[in-house]
Amino acid sequence: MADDKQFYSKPFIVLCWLIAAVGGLMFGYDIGISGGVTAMDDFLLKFFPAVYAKKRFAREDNYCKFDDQRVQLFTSSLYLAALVSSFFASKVCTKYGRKQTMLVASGFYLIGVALNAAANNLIMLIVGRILLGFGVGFGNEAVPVFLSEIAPLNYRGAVNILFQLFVTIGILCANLVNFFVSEFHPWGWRLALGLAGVPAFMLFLGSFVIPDTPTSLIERGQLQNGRTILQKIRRTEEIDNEYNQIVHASELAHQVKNPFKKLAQPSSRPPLVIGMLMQVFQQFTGINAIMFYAPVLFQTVGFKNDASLLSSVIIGLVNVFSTLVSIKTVDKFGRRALLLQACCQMFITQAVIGIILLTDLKTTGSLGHVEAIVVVLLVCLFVMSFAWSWGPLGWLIPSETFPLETRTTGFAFAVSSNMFFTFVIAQAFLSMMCHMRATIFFFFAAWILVMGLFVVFFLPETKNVPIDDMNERVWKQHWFWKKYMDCDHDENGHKVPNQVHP
Ligand SMILES: OC[C@H]1O[C@](O)(CO)[C@@H](O)[C@@H]1O
Repeated sequence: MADDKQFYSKPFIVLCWLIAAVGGLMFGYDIGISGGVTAMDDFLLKFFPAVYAKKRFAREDNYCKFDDQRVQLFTSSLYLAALVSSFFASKVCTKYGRKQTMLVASGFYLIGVALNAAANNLIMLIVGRILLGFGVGFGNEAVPVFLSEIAPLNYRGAVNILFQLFVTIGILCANLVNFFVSEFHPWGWRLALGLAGVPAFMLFLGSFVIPDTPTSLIERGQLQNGRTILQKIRRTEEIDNEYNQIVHASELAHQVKNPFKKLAQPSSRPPLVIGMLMQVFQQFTGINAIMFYAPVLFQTVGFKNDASLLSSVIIGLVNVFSTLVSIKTVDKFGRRALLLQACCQMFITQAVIGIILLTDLKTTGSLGHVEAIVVVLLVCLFVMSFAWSWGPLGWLIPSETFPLETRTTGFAFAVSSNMFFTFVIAQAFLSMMCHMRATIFFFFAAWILVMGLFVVFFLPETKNVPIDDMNERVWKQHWFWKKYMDCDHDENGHKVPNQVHP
């Protein structure tokens, strides 16, 4: 029996998961903070005086109060930056490892936060936000892959979902901060933006403490080191099976010189299409219309400033606790069951919110007390179902379906799809609400129907399937995806086995 001291202790292993998941906290905080900050008068007065004036005097049109492209640019510039940087991040992640990629992310975060908190003009504000976006691009690429690779096989799903759990905690912290600092005039918004420095610094320090994943070490030729870390994190010397699997996967990965080419081959289509669509659909649930603009949304339907911030804190709490449900259930009920149940709940809630706003706001111009409470309750029910389904599984499924040779590059496509559509919704939502009015909720409901059908017909169950067996056990058995397997070709059009693409 080996000396126990040579292994990492259990608390240290859990600490490593949590340190990595702080990347999610940063992302969530950035998501949650912008809606509250753009609802603060001091902030609007300093950077967007015209919008401030519109907000004060244009009471007659509830839907269009905050429709201003520049305010939306503040929120959405981060996502464009993240979109572009995730491809650079995938290269860094393969070449220098997951740990170094997280360190780079924390560096971007720290500089971005400093610029934002000290901003004296719009340029500083937007440049800071773009740097935060680079941080998100690097962090969101490295963290889910790190968690999936470092987690023991039997609770990989739960460990991976720590990322999304921390996203939701970040959003909640941001909502709480917004609620309290809105009283501090005129610099409350600086505090709100500056407090993002806390998780950024935690990630920075943590990046020195955690080991890299055995997969990444082995892939980068550090076989002995990879083996030792594997023994330490599994707390046993009997790791030969897993070690050999990783070495085999890494040999296959080395045969692939150009992961983009490999991704263009038919056999990569199932994970690529599914990985990207999971993220696209996640955004088309309308979740970020709620998350970014919850305070604005509640003001729009007639809540006072404090009440609307408080309602978003409640939504934040629902989001966190419902994500815990998915950690408990994802490996028991499976991915499909969670996604389909949520589609039903989300469809009904979006549609009913649309009906209430359509009928009530049209006749009275603002919501009655009871209707307003019902809307908040419906929003909570909507967020609840999102949080145990499309939220975490949007990250989990892409992280478990790509083979090692295309993992970081394929995952970058998934991350950037998320960022692109987060950007689109952030940029377009206020204008859409202004033009489509309450019908926007029917727009999202229609998408939810489409994604439900997609799950029924095209999403195979991946619960309890080892990553390296996806091709055999999932794709080759699926009525639709099987036709893409075993028909890869080289540059001369000759058929090649689907693993090898020099
Ligand atoms: O919890 C909600 C949040 O989760 C995400 O979907 C990321 O998975 C964000 O886009 C959203 O704001």
